[in-house]
Amino acid sequence: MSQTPDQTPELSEETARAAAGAEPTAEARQRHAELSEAIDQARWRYYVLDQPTMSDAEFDKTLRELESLEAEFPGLRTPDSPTQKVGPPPSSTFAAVQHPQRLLSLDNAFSAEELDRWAQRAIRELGQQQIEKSGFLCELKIDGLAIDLVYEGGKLVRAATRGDGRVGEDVTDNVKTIKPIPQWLTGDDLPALLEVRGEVFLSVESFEKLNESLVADGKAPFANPRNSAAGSLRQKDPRITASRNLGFIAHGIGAVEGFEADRLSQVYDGLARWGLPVSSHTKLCTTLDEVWDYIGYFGEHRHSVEHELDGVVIKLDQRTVQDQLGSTSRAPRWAIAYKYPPEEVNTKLLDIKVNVGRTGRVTPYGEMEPVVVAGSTVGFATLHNASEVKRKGVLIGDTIVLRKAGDVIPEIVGPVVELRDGSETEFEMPTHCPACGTELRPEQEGDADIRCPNTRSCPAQLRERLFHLAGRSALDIEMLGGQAAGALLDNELLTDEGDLFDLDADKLVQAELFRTKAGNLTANARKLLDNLDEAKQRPLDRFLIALSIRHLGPGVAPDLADAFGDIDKIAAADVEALTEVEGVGPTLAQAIVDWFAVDWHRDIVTKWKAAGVQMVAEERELGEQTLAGLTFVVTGTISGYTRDSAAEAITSRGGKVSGSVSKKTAYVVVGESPGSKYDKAVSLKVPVLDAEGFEVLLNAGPDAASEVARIGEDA
Ligand SMILES: NC(=O)c1ccc[n+]([C@@H]2O[C@H](COP(=O)([O-])OP(=O)(O)OC[C@H]3O[C@@H](n4cnc5c(N)ncnc54)[C@H](O)[C@@H]3O)[C@@H](O)[C@H]2O)c1
Ligand SMILES: [Zn+2]
Repeated sequence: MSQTPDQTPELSEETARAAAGAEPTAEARQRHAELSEAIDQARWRYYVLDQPTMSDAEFDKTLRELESLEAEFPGLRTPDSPTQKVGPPPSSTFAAVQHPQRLLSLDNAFSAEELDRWAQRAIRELGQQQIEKSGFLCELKIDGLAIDLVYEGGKLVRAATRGDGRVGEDVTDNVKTIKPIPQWLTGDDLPALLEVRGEVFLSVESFEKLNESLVADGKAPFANPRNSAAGSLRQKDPRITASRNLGFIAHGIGAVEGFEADRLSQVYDGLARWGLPVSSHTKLCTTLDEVWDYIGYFGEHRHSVEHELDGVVIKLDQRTVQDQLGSTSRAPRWAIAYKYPPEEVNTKLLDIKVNVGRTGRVTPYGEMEPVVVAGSTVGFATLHNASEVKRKGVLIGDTIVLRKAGDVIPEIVGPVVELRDGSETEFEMPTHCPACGTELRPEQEGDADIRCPNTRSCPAQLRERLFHLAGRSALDIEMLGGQAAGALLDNELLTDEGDLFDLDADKLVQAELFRTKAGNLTANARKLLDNLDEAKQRPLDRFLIALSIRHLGPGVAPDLADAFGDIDKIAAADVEALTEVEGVGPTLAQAIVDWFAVDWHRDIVTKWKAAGVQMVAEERELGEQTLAGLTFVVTGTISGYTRDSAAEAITSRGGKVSGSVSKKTAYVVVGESPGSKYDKAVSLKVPVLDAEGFEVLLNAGPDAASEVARIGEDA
């Protein structure tokens, strides 16, 4: 039942060769001492103080270097080397307890080759068949701290941290406050003794809340959810632990009496039966290909899991196989942790600067020493606003923890307070706009954001608006990029975007960017003028987006354009009329009204019109099937249509034409002079359409059916 760790370290071929001779050089000894010292230090800070100063990636790299040094010079691999240890001895804050059975760490695989090497070694030792019969139990590697629970006769009698693997810290009182950990197991087949191993963790959400309140109380925030879980558990006062919303998942057992199971997966079934939380994400795989699928899947869905995870643990499921493979002094040979690329790294916060956005919002952002995180190089991260900077507690010059979770934008998590040397300085939000010098202020009292109120001519805002206006979803002006916008502003060719369509060759040639050496327009400048000409023809919805009206985006612009038809009607509409359009709420409606209430905004529209811009709604492209499911009776003639052309307009849109009116299906199109079918329709209360109604219907697009229903209500 038990796996006894032996003391034989795994020897690679290289190591074996090295073992044959090589005395460690003085240089190697020196490096070994440095690395060992660094690792011991890091482990102390990480496991005992819960305040690491190294990132996990750095730590792993350092440990790797030490391992390969020892592979080259096995004489350096003494029993007290950090490579042979699981962690530091327990701190004096808690009573020391001996674990019934040793707790081990896990070996890591950082690449496909390393994982494959692990599997091949097991296959070599026990044979393909036996490994396949065992299967690979794939689990998520929960990013928390290891805990050892001892149940006697179903009662929780002791809980301890991992410590150095043999002796841990007694945290029973604290663990008793963790809700998901049962103090009593339930069931009629409870083992006399059960040592449960598992992970205590904090969800990302709880972690963020906790850090927020720590900073608010003037305390140092935790670097990541793992450290915050450890810090929350390892409290002198269990009441603090109780307040931290810690989670728990079991992922193994140690000593046990009165329970037998052939497979680890069956052990988990037992634990679950007795009321211990086990992971719902565990999967038994037969082949390495399946293991890879599992790794790939959770690599992508890493952030939809209830806890943080830093990899996948692959375990051989059959317990006899586990016993046969045994363990090294540090880790079992029957399991391996495949690590995902780190999403958290440490870097230096060089400066905090501010950016002035399209709506004048002034946003601080961190400028950092560029680092690779989650596969891309990151040098900047937004800090949102001044109170966010305070909340995170970062100072300029700090070493900070930078996090980039998948596709999510990079985020500064917090400072590594221990690494401060006193030279760090506090960020001060500027009082005046860095772009135009205007005094900054919140738009409304109590807003967290402050803005540059010089909306019209602040070059930073104007530049952002030009960017936005030239974008694909707005006017799609390809040649109006950052450089061109800069040149237009620097040469004062625009007071605001109202002058955009008045740009011509004479104006552009004044800017160096648009001028050849011979003093002619460059090809790009000519293209810009062509772009502008084309842009004049864009439909109203695209212009609505281009105006930078707050809350007005591509989602609602087409509906607004359709409902009003041209820009003047929108400018004249009040909140009530605007909110009648689907998707337009009171906030957007008010923003539209406010926008048109500003003189220079209205001037933009006037100037654009004078330059030949139309700003009318696009003719709807009618889908083939818009009238599908509807039946029509055509009677008389409708102005602009003959019976035949009206029937054709209906059938070409998927509608049916019928000879008789019936209450259920017929929708009637009438001419100027009511006839018998018209009377019948009226008596049956079937919708009746006149020439105008017919047009509306044909142009109703996908909403034809509801349009008819609406007319039907009137009839
Ligand atoms: N930043 C630092 O200064 C620093 C210092 C020390 C350690 N560390 C980090 O801590 C980790 C090393 O610590 P470690 O020795 O605990 O090794 P580990 O975290 O790589 O793996 C072993 C641990 O994984 C945990 N685990 C989570 N899910 C599991 C599952 N499903 N099955 C089995 N075990 C599971 C167990 O608690 C086990 O003890 C590395 O990520 C390292 O970077 C960082
Ligand atoms: Zn400004």
